[in-house]
Amino acid sequence: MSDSAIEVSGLRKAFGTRVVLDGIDLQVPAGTVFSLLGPNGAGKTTTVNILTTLIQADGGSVRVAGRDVIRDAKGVRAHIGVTGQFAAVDDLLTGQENLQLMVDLKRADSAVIPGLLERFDLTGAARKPVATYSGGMRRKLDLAMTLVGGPRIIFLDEPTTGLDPRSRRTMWDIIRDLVAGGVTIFLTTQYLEEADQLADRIAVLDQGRLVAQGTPAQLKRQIPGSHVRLRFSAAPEAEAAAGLLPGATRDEDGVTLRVPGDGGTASLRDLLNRLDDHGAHAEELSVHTPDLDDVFLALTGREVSTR
Ligand SMILES: Nc1ncnc2c1ncn2[C@@H]1O[C@H](COP(=O)(O)OP(=O)(O)OP(=O)(O)O)[C@@H](O)[C@H]1O
Repeated sequence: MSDSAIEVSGLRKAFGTRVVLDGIDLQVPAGTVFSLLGPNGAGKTTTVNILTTLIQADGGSVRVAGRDVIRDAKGVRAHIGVTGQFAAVDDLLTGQENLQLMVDLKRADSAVIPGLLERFDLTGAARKPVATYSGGMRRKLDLAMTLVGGPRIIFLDEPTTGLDPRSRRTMWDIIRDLVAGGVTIFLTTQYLEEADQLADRIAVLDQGRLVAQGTPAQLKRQIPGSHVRLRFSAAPEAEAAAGLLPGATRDEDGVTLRVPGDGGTASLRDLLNRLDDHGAHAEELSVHTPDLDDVFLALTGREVSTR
């Protein structure tokens, strides 16, 4: 496999007259987590469906695991795992039987089952019907089933939607473990915190186009709201420093300055040099960046959905 686990260029898809993807380019390096964010209906699931060979694009090229999704759909399928928004487990079967079904389907070795049950903390519930499982247990079983056959690229479409915070954190730990083992994760989520926690890179999809791409930190720096806070020992020092720093405003306490900036190292160095040049010394410095909710709102003009 090349260094890119997923390479997409000029991807287009319309349903009738509705253009859902209008020229998408993205690259996911192997062994990283890529998160696709977007408002409801932005086209996230459509993208996942194309990348996982479930539906065909109208234009553009998509390579997954070094293979073209149209010319070698079978080859792509052999290298990927997919966990959808709705757990694909069979309620009437036990956890163990569900896993066995997947082992048979993928012609894998049943010997992997105990290890998977153990890893997902499902050993105790293995012989109980899935109908008795909690939402978190079902998701874990679903992901365990996805891992049968050892896929190197895993698509997780909103894997923690509807889970309680504890189960969500368990899922995050499992995802981090997978990545530590070299697996590539393509994640769609409606939880910005989830993308912030897990993703190496994030892309924001809106009205068929990617409106931003970058690391979580880069995205946060792109929008207004980033600032540096400087605390001085006394009000006169703060006032003197405010005169040196364009746009600086003083907090009510009189000793803290808020200086707008992009939060990057270059502007920070510039700020510190200015203070140094005038012999001004701050007692404390902190960099504040907006969170991903702010980014999402600024880029798409919409609040994050909370279905
Ligand atoms: N098979 C289809 N036929 C017609 N329209 C479709 C079809 N599948 C999706 N769409 C439309 O394409 C748009 C994108 O849908 P998609 O499910 O990809 O969005 P999404 O970003 O995954 O949204 P959500 O967060 O709600 O799952 C929506 O307007 C949807 O109604």
